[in-house]
Amino acid sequence: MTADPPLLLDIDGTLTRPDAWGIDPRIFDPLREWDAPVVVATGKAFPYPIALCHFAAIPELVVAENGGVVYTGDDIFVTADREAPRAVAEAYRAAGYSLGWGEEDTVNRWRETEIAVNREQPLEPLREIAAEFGLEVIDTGYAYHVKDTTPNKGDGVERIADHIGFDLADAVAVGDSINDVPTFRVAGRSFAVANADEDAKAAADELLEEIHADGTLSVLERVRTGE
Ligand SMILES: O=C(O)COP(=O)(O)O
Ligand SMILES: [Mg+2]
Repeated sequence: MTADPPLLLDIDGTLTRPDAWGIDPRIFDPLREWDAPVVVATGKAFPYPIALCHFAAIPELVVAENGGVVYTGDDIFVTADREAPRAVAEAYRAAGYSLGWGEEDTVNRWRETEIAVNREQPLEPLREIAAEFGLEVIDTGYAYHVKDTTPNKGDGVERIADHIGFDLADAVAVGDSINDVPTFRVAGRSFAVANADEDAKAAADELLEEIHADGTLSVLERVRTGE
């Protein structure tokens, strides 16, 4: 029997229900009982993973905004500038488009570095405008993210591992999309759920047969018993 490995977990597509939106409640107990650090690394704004950790009753070790915001449990790092993505959002709106989240836009309200755009909005003009500002657009399958090219989830988990003092070579990552590729690169062992996009599938060490949280739960079973 080996010790539990540190976990690097994505949210959307990875901790979610196979048949609907939202977190699969079966993940809460195994995560709370996990005997090693659990890092939540997401493209969502900072309050979302913090709330997830809070209500799961696990320490807040968080990479948010695809690496734009990192919380080691002691210090918060904001690793990219918010001005350029905001300027892209303004220019996109000025060109007659919308971010697609409604008037109050809780998706972007607390974002500190990137801007997220609803995938029902046109991608090409967004890419063009982002490029004019030197930014990239990544498609996670859940949103388009307008971001600085530098930060990524992998750098964020490295910062947390350094601070906590665990070895990423021992860590196990699970994810579903292109924004998880940098996490897969730094993790000792990486798994793509069966619903993963082509980038995540290509980057992962192993491809799971199960989708969403079913995949993650199967990984927890496997790595917990040291298989
Ligand atoms: O915010 C998104 O688009 C996807 O979020 P995730 O990184 O937790 O899957
Ligand atoms: Mg995801």
